[in-house]
Parts: sequence; C-alpha cells; structure tokens
Amino acid sequence: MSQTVGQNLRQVALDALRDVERGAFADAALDKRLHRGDLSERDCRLATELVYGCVRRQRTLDALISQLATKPADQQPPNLRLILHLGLYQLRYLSHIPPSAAVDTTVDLAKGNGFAGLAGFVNGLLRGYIRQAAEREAGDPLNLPADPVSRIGIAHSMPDWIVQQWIAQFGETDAEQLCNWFNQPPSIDLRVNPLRASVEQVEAAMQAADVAVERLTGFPQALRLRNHRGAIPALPGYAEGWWSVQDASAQLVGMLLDPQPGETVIDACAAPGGKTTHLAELMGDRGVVWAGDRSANRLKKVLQNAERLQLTSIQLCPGDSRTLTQFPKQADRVLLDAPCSGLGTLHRHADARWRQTPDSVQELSQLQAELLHRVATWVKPGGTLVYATCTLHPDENERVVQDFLAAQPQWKIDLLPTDHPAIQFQQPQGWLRILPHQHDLDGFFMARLISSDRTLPAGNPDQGDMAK
Ligand SMILES: C[S@@+](CC[C@H](N)C(=O)[O-])C[C@H]1O[C@@H](n2cnc3c(N)ncnc32)[C@H](O)[C@@H]1O
Repeated sequence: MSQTVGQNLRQVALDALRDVERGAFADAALDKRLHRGDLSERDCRLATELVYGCVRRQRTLDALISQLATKPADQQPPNLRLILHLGLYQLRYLSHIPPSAAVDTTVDLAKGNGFAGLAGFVNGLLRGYIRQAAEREAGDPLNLPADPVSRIGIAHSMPDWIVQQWIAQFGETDAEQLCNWFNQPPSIDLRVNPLRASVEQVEAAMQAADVAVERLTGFPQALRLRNHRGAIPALPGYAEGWWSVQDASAQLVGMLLDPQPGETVIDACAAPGGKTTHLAELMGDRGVVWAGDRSANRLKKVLQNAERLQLTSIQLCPGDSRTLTQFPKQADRVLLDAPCSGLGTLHRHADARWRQTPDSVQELSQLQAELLHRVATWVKPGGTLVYATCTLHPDENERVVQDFLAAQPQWKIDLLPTDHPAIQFQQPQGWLRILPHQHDLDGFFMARLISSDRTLPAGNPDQGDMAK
C-alpha cells in the first residue's frame, strides 16, 4: 500500500469519525465518506474496519489515552482524540498493519489536520504504547480497575449500565463473554426461499462460486457464510430471489409463528420486511400477509424485498400500529417484532451500545407494551400472537410479556412441542431466549401466545381456565 493511498484512507476514516462525533450514525457517515472518495476496494475495507473499530472500541481507546498522556482523553482536543483512536486501534487490534506504519501515518494525519505542533506528542504516545506492550509479560499495556463493572466495561468497551445489567442477569463470567462476543465480526446468514430454490441448490451455487457456506443445525432454511467479504448482491441467486440475508435466530421468529397457506397474517412492525417475506414464504405465498409499520419509507423496502423474492401475498398497511383499527379479530396470526434497544445485536452496529441508555430502554418498554395490547386485539379467537425482540433487556422482554399476561388472562404462553427445532431455546416460563455467546447467534427473545377466548370479547377477565 503506497503512503499516499494509506494516508488517504485514514483521512476518509477520520472524516467519518468526526461525523459520528457530531451525531451521525456510523454506517451512514461511512457510506457518505466512502461514496465521496475514490478509494480502492481494499482501502475501503480498511477504512471501514478503522471507523467501526474506533467507534466500537472507543472506551478502551480512551482508557489508553488517559493512561499514556498527562491529560485524560476527554480533555484532549476532540479531533486529536479521534486521531489517537485511529493510531491506537491499529496498534492494538490490527496485527496486519506494521506498528511503524500505524505510528507514521497517524503522525502524518495529525500534521495534516492542524496538529503539526503536537506531532511529537502523538509519536511519543503511540511509541509509549508499543513499548509498554513489549515490556508487559501478558502483552497488554491496558491497566484495568479491580471493580468488575469498570473492568469489563473498559476491557471490552461497553457502557457501565449495560455491563451492570448483564452481570445482574447472567453473572460476571457470562457478562464478560457476552461483551467479548459483541466485539467479534458478525456472521452473515442466508435464509433460502423455498419457493425459488432448495438449500442444496443454493449451497451448490455458492460452492461453485468459491463461497464457503455451512448449514446450521435446527435451522432448515439457513446457510451461514464464512468469512465472506464481497458485495452480497453479487452472490449467486440474489437477483433470482433464491435467498435473503437474515440471521438464523431471526428465522426462528417465523418458524415460531408457523403461518399456514391461505391464512390472514399481520406483521405489525414489518419494515424492512425480513420477517414479512419469511412468513409469505412459509405460507407458500397463499393467503395474505399485512405488513404494518409507522415508517412509510422503510415500508418501501418491504415491497422491494417482496418483488425480488417474487412474493405476491404481501399487502402494506402504513401507520402507527397502536392506532390502527381496521383489524379487530381479523388475523389467524399476528407477529409483533417490536422496536427495541437492539442489545442482542450490538455486534452489527458499531455505535448502538453508545446510543441506548436506561431511559431509552424504559421508553421502548412502554411502547412495546402499548403495541402488544393493541395488536392482540387483531387476533381471531383461538389465534396465535408472537412477540419478539432482538434485545436481552428483561424490561423489554420478560416484563412486557408478564405484564401483558397479567392484564389479559385470556392469553397464555403456547409451549413448543418437544420435537420443535427451537425447543433448546425455551425457558421454563415458556418463552424463548437466545444468548449470543452461548449459541453463536444474534440475541433474541420470543414468546408465542395463544388466545383461548373463543366466545368472549378480548379483554374480558371472566376466564377461569387460562394458565399462564
Ligand atoms: C425491529 S424493527 C422490525 C424489523 C422487521 N420485522 C424485519 O424483520 O425486517 C421495528 C420496526 O418497528 C417500526 N415501528 C416503531 N414504532 C412503531 C409503531 N408504533 N407502529 C408501527 N411500527 C413501528 C419501526 O419503524 C421498525 O421498522
């Protein structure tokens, strides 16, 4: 890599990091900057790694700056702090970049961005890191506090409130494994569209194109791509609608709802349509799947996906699902894939861990409860309702379902038959929980509920035999 090209990609990364600092989403900031530049594919990959890595690891990188400089990270000029993040990230996490190249390009970046007078400081700090790494027996120059919350939070770059929450839920060892898991590169799973191709056919087409895939036990339509780095739409079968990208645990949601051909199904929070299209596929594209979402823009993606997959049974229903009134007792099955904090998919969005707060979790929990109460009124007596989220927070999961069941005694949890592929995820209370570090899947929560009220209006508390 020439010096000029290397410098350029680091400048692109720095510009994107500045945008993130000003509040942009990391993926949008990066897309914008890469789009404006003319980097080679290889440089785009490194710029992407630098931006996502620096955003993800910012707490660890800040701790290193505070340790190596006389002033803590939050007292450094903001742009200099980002430049130091870039240098330290390369030294600490990118073994394919020679340390001297990481130092020299970072010093050049400082000089080119108004910090020529601090070039010596940047050089000294980065060389201090290299020296300490060489001196320490364990090889890690990062000093960590003894307190478990700060120790895990700094080592794995997670906010304290998330670490605290996970220690309370899972214990210290699992909380740390979970944090570590969320810093690994996400896998890419495909869901094969059985109406267009068989799993064997897709597998063979991938292998013929030299793309490594593997099957996942318990997920009949899933194939996992191993270490794929190219563009997804360029893979065989994409244009033909043979498959969609969807994590295997998200595929369980459709399997749990188990829609049948000819039924009326409503997906209350559908965009961009990953699960809506799965439901239509499972129904053989017969019947109707209503796709609701309050974002009309995102709903367009549902149609685009349906078109590519050649599905015709999907109808849009834009609007806030808390206020839609046209579906009373109309649906055989309803899916509420609720808006959530995404604490089960932090590996997929570098900045997600910094965007959520305990307050945002409480706001979401309230929204989820309102949505659940509303969409339950859409289910026919005897019908099925699945509540799902991709968070691990109990206030968005167990609590929402428990409160709902307490208020609506005609509903109960529908336990899986013992031979169901998802039985391994079922908890004693009947809901399903997927823990990423244990299952190597996105974190998910799902509960399948059935209404046993065949005669009385929804919400009537005069029900004697409803187990919870
Ligand atoms: C978890 S995402 C859905 C993902 C989708 N089910 C899939 O598999 O592709 C949650 C969706 O809920 C939508 N949403 C948020 N609040 C809503 C509301 N009050 N009514 C309807 N949709 C809402 C968001 O726009 C977002 O698209």
